[in-house]
Amino acid sequence: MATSALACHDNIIELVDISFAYKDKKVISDFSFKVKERDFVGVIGSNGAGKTTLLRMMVGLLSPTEGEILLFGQPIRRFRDWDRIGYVPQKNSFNPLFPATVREVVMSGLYNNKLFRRIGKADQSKCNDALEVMRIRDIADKRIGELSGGQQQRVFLARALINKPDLLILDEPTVGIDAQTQEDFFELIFHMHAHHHMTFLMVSHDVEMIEENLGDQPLDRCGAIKFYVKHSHDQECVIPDLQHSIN
Ligand SMILES: Nc1ncnc2c1ncn2[C@@H]1O[C@H](COP(=O)(O)OP(=O)(O)OP(=O)(O)O)[C@@H](O)[C@H]1O
Repeated sequence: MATSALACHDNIIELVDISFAYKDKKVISDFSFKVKERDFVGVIGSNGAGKTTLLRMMVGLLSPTEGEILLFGQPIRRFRDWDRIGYVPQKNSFNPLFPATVREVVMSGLYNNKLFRRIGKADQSKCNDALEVMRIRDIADKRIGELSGGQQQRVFLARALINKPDLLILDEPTVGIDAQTQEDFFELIFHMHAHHHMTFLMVSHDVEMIEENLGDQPLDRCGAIKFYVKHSHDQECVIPDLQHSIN
């Protein structure tokens, strides 16, 4: 588990002089930023500031009009190791007729990009762990399409967490989720950041929560978007499961 200080300063995301425009509408102008291993980056900004656009570029769904993006040191167009990155977009919703159950959707996080994978006992246990953390174990056998928006969002978060990706990118992850589950979720991810070598980038409108956890001064700005960053070196906790942090 020991990670050298040097290794934990490896760049996970590098934005190099990037700009982005939707047709004539320029949204991001000549912006450079680095996310290092074991950073927690909180992204705050008013509606329409360009936060989602930035995230979509970071996961390869949009290409910058100018500049370059590197993931884990590789130019994004050559990057193939998508299992290392979890991304929960802002608004997910399933077609009500989609036939998979909650458990199946969460489990599918384990075989991203793989057509077939044998499901073993360890996988079941990881799944139960993720379901428990997001408080959806009692609805594990329901069809995803028949759940409320808030319940579906918890399923997406459980799906992203099951794999314990090196980098988790979250776009307003707790919209529509009740206060208790929100609190547990933030406690969980800040714990994972402090003790489990994970790197986070999270868009939120909850300035108070961001400042309380990441400090009250942004490290950088891109137009109206502010970036709050906290780095973690703590290596004490080696318990591998997800649940212990909220108990
Ligand atoms: N597909 C699109 N085509 C044209 N303009 C777009 C498109 N998507 C977003 N925009 C515009 O780009 C700007 C940035 O949008 P973006 O969704 O990135 O903002 P945001 O900071 O995530 O906002 P919010 O807090 O409301 O989610 C907005 O003015 C938006 O209207």
